[in-house]
Amino acid sequence: MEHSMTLEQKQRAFSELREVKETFAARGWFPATSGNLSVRIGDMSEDRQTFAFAVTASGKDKSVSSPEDFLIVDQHGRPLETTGLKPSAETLIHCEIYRATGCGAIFHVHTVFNNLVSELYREEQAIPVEGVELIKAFNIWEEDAAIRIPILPNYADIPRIAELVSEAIVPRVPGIVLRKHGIYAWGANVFEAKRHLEAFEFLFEYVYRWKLLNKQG
Ligand SMILES: CSC[C@@H](O)[C@@H](O)C(=O)COP(=O)(O)O
Ligand SMILES: [Zn+2]
Repeated sequence: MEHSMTLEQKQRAFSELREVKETFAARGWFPATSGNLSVRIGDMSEDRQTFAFAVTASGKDKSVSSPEDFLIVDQHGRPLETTGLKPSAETLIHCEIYRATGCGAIFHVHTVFNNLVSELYREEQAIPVEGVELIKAFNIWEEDAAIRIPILPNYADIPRIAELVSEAIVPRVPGIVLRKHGIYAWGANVFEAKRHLEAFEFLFEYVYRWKLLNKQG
């Protein structure tokens, strides 16, 4: 399968990412240049081994907009066009999530709440959430649904994290947390990935505050 894409597809991907980037930046979800975003361009090959996606350039101040914010990479995270830009240092994690899930967009943010809960539940290696309405944002409709959001170790060597991703993913839970680092949330498209990320962040704050309330009692 060739990596063919039209200018229109590329521009649409960049403009979708730009909009999400501005929205999340306004919430303070990219402190100190942290975070990265990607959206897939076109279809994947049937075996999911060939695909392309637009991703944020590494190390940029993500609260500022510039013509050099995004670039296109292939399924190995290699730039598909000649550019001086470097793809996100965590691009390999995006590659693995696309391969494992076939999703269309992936958003990664560092927040105090996702860091806190990743540490609170480090031993369980998953964050348990039960019966909270926002679980429905993941298209899980049963009453009192219980989910466990996987926590992976935050190795400095990104390929070491990437190789754990496919095993860790729980099919109905569209996110994984890296310990004391941040969350990766994904969805079929930008709209769904954003809904999922917002739900995770709500749930993390809930879990943290509930734990604290119980301790004080
Ligand atoms: C500067 S702290 C954050 C980084 O180490 C990393 O975790 C991150 O999310 C952003 O890296 P980036 O290469 O800009 O995509
Ligand atoms: Zn990160």
